[in-house]
Amino acid sequence: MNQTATTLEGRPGRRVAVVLTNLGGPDRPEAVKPFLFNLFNDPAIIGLPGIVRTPLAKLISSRRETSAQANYALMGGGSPLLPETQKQAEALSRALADASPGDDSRVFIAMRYWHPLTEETAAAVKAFQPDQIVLLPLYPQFSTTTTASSLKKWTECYDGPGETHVVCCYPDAEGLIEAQVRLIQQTLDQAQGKPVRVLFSAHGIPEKLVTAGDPYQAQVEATVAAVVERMGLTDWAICYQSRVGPLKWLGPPTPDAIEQAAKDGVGALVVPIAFVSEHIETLVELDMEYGELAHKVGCAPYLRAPTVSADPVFIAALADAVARALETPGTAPQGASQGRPCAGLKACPSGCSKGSKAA
Ligand SMILES: C=CC1=C(C)c2cc3[nH]c(cc4nc(cc5[nH]c(cc1n2)c(C)c5CCC(=O)O)C(CCC(=O)O)=C4C)c(C)c3C=C
Ligand SMILES: [Fe+2]
Ligand SMILES: [Fe+2]
Repeated sequence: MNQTATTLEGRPGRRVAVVLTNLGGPDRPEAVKPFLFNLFNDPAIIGLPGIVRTPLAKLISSRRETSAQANYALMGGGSPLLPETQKQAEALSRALADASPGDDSRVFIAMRYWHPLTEETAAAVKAFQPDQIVLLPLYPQFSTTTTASSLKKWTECYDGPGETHVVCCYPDAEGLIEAQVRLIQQTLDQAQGKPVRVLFSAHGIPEKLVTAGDPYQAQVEATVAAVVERMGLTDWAICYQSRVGPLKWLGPPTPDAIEQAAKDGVGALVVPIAFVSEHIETLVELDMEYGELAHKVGCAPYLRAPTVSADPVFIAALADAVARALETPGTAPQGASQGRPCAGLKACPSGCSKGSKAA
């Protein structure tokens, strides 16, 4: 163990690597196609054997390149996901230093489909020589398509030292809910008393994954239930955005929910309930595409709550998840594949680990 200082509690300080996992996004127009290829070549996204999946991923990434580039051009040519994640990493780093000044904690970012890619981050973490590693997904709700995919990639890439702890998910973490409630309330105030339906919009996934045990939908519902209860909301609905491909996805689709609100004579306040930072799915899809749709169908006012981003209360919840994860036994170095995906959770919703085979 590479001991650092002694903590206030008198235990030896630890070298802690906290690895924030996220999806990643292209940083420039030329990066769009390879980013899309990496995404569609992931067996967690397209569950076909490599011999079929890889040529398919090449085809889909070529076909989607131009339209995706046009969407990224609306945000200046690239995704803001990395700068947003860096802000969260810096805020978390400060929160961890405040909470455990005797530890040498460092926050790393491992992206799944674009730089800094997991393999690059695994090398940086190995160079840090941690004695504790906490894998912390920036996805409050667990899905095989996101968290499990990132954890599997980490396990394949990391061959350094450190006892590994995994935070699988935090769908009803106190700080997440508190920050969401405050941001929704502030946005609601902009409606100036006009009737609005709160539409909780989550990124969709294919329905067959849920049938196979992916706990994502149940966890999205758990987050929404906690917010609804806290706010005492009466007019609200859950919907799913960003459908890709021919399979049946979770529904109803967010555009249908916006049209329904218009038919019912109410406006909409869209809450990106499964995203914790701003990126193409919030800034382009929710604000621009669905904003235009709302205008066309007469859904007014059309409002969108900001994501929790680096909100101090949310960051405190992440710091708390790290502390809890460190309190529970981890797995031996290079043994993340044996890790219990629910370690570090205050309350693991039932069924949470069902879909975590890869974690
Ligand atoms: C809760 C988070 C996410 C889930 C679940 C998820 C599943 C999922 N995504 C695709 C396909 C695409 N996703 C894209 C962008 C994207 N997806 C997420 C999050 C989740 N994805 C984020 C944060 C982003 C934004 C990254 C950015 O660059 O800003 C894209 C690329 C953009 C586009 O063309 O829409 C694709 C494609 C699938 C197929 C899937 C589940 C099977
Ligand atoms: Fe996605
Ligand atoms: Fe869990």
